[in-house]
Amino acid sequence: MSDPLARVWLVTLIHARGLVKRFEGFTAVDGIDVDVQPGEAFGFLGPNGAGKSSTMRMIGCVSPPTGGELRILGMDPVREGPKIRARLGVCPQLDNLDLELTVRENLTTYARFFGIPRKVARARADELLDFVQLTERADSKVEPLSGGMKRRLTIARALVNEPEIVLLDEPTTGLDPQARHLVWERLFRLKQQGVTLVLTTHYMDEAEQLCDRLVVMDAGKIVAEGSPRALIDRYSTREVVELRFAAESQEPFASKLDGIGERVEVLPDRILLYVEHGDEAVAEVQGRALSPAGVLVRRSSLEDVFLTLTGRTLVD
Ligand SMILES: Nc1ncnc2c1ncn2[C@@H]1O[C@H](COP(=O)(O)OP(=O)(O)OP(=O)(O)O)[C@@H](O)[C@H]1O
Repeated sequence: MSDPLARVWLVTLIHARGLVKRFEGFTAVDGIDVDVQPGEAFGFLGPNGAGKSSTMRMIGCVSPPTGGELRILGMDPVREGPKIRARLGVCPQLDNLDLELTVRENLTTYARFFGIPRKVARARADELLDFVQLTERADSKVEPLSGGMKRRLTIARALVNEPEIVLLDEPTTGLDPQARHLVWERLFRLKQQGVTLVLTTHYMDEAEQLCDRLVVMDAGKIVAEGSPRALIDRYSTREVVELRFAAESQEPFASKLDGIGERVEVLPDRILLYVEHGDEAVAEVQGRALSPAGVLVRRSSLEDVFLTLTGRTLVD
């Protein structure tokens, strides 16, 4: 190969340096660096408007970068978009299934775009329907399916071309807890099969469940990067005590908690105490004759990481 860096890019499936996306003067993605390795489940975690979808659309070769460098599977998404797309699976934020077609036809028709022969497409569709547990609905139309079923069908469709990388934009937004768990379980299986997953989410539990490594995004920038565990260890304490006081404002109680734990965070409806040992902290609170209406001791999560880094919660 003539390009000396091509070998590095072939190992690194997605390589971005100083990647920028601007819309008429507004910078949605503001110079981010990302490397995704084969077999990883990699996440972009951030609130609405952080720039996650804009980044995904650049990786999916449907939106050209405004600046910086981007290589997907060692190729340039602007010049080699079709070649890259043939090796990607894309599950967009909103299901865009064909309502005119049956569940199975949604897969077989999509397979034709990739030039997959009819017989192979049919066999693959049946395999994928089995994988996403929709075999019984194969001949039904799409419209009566539940939200979770539609999402699973969209995931199956993204797998029709046996992609090396699957891009999932907010894979479980809008689903109920049971449907979310089923999607997570299927994605976990894909990961076990060695498929590289790249997903966006504003759910910290989704990021913790699925991602080996993630970047935390806020206002177009990456504010932290690492495994969920490493991020929590670095930016938060072992435990968090949540206190709810029966009052219009939590603020007056915060000063009475001075010195307990490493940090106090006041939210509109509760106070968070960042501590190593929750039970000891609760005893200290009680020792100060404070009687909160609600007390919860829990482990730190990525939500706490986000709060520490930005002063805001992930989901308002
Ligand atoms: N085509 C566009 N034209 C103008 N502004 C845009 C366009 N697409 C996105 N934006 C803006 O860019 C910012 C980032 O949007 P983006 O959709 O990437 O965020 P996100 O993190 O994916 O959030 P969400 O979860 O809401 O999709 C937002 O302020 C959005 O309004």
